[in-house]
Amino acid sequence: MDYVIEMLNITKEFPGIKANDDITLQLRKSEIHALLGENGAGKSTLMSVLFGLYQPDGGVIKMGGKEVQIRNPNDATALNIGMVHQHFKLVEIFTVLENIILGMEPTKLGFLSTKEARAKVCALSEKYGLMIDPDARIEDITVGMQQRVEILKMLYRDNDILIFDEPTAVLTPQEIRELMAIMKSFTAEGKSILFITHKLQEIMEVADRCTVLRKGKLVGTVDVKDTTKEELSRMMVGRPVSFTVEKKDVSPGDVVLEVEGLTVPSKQHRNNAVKNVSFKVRAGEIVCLAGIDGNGQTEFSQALTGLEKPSAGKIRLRGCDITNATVRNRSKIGMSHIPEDRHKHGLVLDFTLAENLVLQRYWQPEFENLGFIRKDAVRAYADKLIGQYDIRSGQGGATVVRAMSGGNQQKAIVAREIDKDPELLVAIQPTRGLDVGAIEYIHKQLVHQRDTGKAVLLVSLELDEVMNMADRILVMYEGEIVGQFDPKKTTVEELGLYMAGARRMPAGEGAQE
Ligand SMILES: Nc1ncnc2c1ncn2[C@@H]1O[C@H](COP(=O)(O)OP(=O)(O)OP(=O)(O)O)[C@@H](O)[C@H]1O
Repeated sequence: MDYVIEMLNITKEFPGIKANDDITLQLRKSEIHALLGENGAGKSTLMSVLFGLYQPDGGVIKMGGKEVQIRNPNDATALNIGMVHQHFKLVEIFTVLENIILGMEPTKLGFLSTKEARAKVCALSEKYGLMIDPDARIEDITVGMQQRVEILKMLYRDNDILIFDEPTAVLTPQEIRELMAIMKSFTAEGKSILFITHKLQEIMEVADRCTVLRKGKLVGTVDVKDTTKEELSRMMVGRPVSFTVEKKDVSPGDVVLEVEGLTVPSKQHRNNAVKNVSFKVRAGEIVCLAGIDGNGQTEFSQALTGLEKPSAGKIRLRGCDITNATVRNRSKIGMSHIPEDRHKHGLVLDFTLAENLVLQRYWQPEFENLGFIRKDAVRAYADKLIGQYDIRSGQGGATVVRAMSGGNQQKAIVAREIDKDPELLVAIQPTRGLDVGAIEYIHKQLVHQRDTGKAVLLVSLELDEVMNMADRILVMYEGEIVGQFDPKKTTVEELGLYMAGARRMPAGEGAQE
């Protein structure tokens, strides 16, 4: 069998952890090869070795049967290997075109000459239906579009081995469908794809083969047509995983969160991003805010959690007006927040894991003595959460969070916010980037919160998650609540109509408890 690239017996160690331990992965021409594994299993590390970001401690890489050295991403580019990273590498204040040509700017007589580059970018965009505007600034375009810029960067460099590191984690369902079609059109043209994902459904839909890693080791490579979701998750986690959430009937108690007429201005345009939104969340229920990305959920969540100022309306937590309260005061009164952007709002990346786990409580007597932090208490507390939530990293609580895998960073935030024992848990996309085993655990934790009388507001783009978790669903469209549903009495199709704005509840009929 001819392979376009072979990674043979690759080993890569970081302090305290063998991230890749004797892994062999062979990529066939024109295949989509999925790479699956728990959070921290070593997928990103392996792909970073292939792209020249890390040097392996052992093993070889072969192309067309011959050993090659990939010392840096330039070597990778010269071998026509391209990568779309989990966290994009774009310059926000540059335009799309400037980002694409960055590092290989075409010049004539020493002057930048973008005419041909522009023509090539536009032709590629057109050919693959990417629909990008070369003159738009990165900071002004959606995450989905930013990803397309990353894809165009690879195409512009004529890459034919394409690495996608969790490309669908940040996309809407519609964008995911489009990306799958784009990936298929690439392989139809002879390109080969390595595709990291946690979503087994995506693997079943587009991948030809799948390699599974567990704790840095190779479990095996299977033909997707001969396997099932259940088998893949068992290979990955080492035990069967349940995809449905068991919950008792809901019995809501007192109102915990009350939002009244909340209006939040938009940063992008002159309209308000959130318009006169009112609803309540009671103790013992999970309310899901569903909607297509970009319909005001982000702005709403930021106003609710104190990251943005609303221009009108009130927010009450257990009857206490917190509309203008600081983030710390909201936390003290009983709000926990799992934020949408884990790097910007969830973690201090250069602090250790233990420090991040006490970010909301280091001033409490348990962790503080005469103005000094009680490091032993912080360590003991961190060890407890690390064990309980299975947060994996090289050096336990002493690991700098920046060096942790994306999924384990997410687990750290979830652990911190849930363990605070809040009255209200605001969870924005809490399972983004998590493996199926971790998702199962987090879902159980959210249900447990609800069963112990906490109010949970879950903002999610994943309809399966919404249908599984919610006791009540609110649909947000263009900054308004346009529908309220009992998940047992609705369907994904009906929700879709409201999410797309094709239907809405009569004006004046706000979301009720
Ligand atoms: N630069 C680094 N320094 C130290 N440790 C690292 C570094 N990069 C990764 N690691 C460790 O190596 C292990 C594998 O991480 P990696 O990011 O490859 O996992 P992953 O399978 O991609 O996980 P996820 O699904 O969560 O993204 C993790 O335990 C991580 O903490």
